[in-house]
Amino acid sequence: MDMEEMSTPLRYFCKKHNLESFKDDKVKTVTSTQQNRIEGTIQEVINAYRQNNTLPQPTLLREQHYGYLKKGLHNLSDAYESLDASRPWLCYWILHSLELLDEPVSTSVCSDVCRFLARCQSPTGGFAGGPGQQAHLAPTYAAVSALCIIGTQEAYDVIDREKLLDFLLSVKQPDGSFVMHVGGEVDIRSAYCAVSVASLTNITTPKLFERTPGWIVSCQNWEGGLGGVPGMEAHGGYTFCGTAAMVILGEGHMLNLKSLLRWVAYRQMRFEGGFQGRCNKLVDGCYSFWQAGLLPLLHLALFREGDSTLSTSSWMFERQALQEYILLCCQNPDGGLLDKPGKSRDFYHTCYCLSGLSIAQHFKIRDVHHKLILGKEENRLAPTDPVYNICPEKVAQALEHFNLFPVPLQREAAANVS
Ligand SMILES: CC(C)=CCC/C(C)=C/CC/C(C)=C/COP(=O)(O)OP(=O)(O)O
Ligand SMILES: [Zn+2]
Repeated sequence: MDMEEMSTPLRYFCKKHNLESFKDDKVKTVTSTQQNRIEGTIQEVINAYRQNNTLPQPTLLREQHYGYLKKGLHNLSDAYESLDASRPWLCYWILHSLELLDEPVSTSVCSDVCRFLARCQSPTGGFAGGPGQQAHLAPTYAAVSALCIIGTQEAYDVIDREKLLDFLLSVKQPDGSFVMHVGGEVDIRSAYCAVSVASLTNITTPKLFERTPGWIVSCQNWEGGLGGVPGMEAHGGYTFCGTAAMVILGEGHMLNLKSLLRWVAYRQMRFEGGFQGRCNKLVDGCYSFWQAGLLPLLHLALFREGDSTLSTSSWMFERQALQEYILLCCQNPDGGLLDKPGKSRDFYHTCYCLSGLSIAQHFKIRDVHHKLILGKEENRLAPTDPVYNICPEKVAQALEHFNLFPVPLQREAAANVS
């Protein structure tokens, strides 16, 4: 491996494993033998960096990511008629990636996104994956988050908060859990989506989250992490959702925080530096947020509990090793980020690799900011709020805005909630 190859590790992977360029976004089928070899190469590249300190520091390909995201945002506005069921998610993934990169979005594009999301709002409250579809908690979370990132009066005005509360009450279950949509399945993602949007828009009522903390606690299993429903295998995505919801509800202490900490600490891969989603599975860039993002949440929960023994001066994960994995192994040289070498770029992985990189760079505890930027200062991203995964100023602005206008509580009395 020479200096040229080291400066663009992904090109080196392609060459070594005879994979075509990552330029096109075609999904590649990688055999398990090839995958094993790729795993070996990840270790080879990272070890070369760790052992040879004359090599250039890894660089965040800012301009390339910006180009990829900008194209995505414009394609989105050209294709608003599409029936794709994840369009509010695309808005959120792209807008959040851009705010992390500190890239402004024009007023006209912001307005286009607001008008499009307004069309995804259901007449019965909440947002659907596309215009005319059924309201669902996941696109509701994505749409509300995207609108809070935009943060204009036009964006806030899109959200019909009274109807949103009706929708949340309609998916609430007697045991405290939530179904994803009317007639749909229960899982812990729905609890997080509901808690996140209700708290951001200030529509939380005493009954809305009654028994929810107890139900979330029942998803924590013997491993220490949380599963999608009680009794299921612990997984980073679900563990993030449950823990973030508990922190928002002020009930983080109800979880077994020490076993949770132990579980997540062991999910950081010893050689790759990135995280796996669950025991015995492969590293994946998106867990840079779902798993590493748990550490700031644990700090928040422990701090509230007054436990100063665990809440010391470190994030309790290897912040530098995670940055090495993201910058060396997850960047497409033509922009966008990915799961691992051998996979294609996409907006989901771009958003969560960048969010994880931001978490690894910024460590704020009790107003003290410990910054650790691998490589040049230009690699620095904006900090993200670990609970909402939106930049903190936008969270503060939304809370301030919606706190000025409380939604009447009598709507809850009218709804049939047990
Ligand atoms: C807010 C919100 C809706 C959050 C979503 C959270 C999230 C990422 C959940 C993941 C669910 C899951 C079991 C993935 C496993 O996929 P896999 O088997 O392909 O991956 P693995 O091998 O890495 O486990
Ligand atoms: Zn992933």
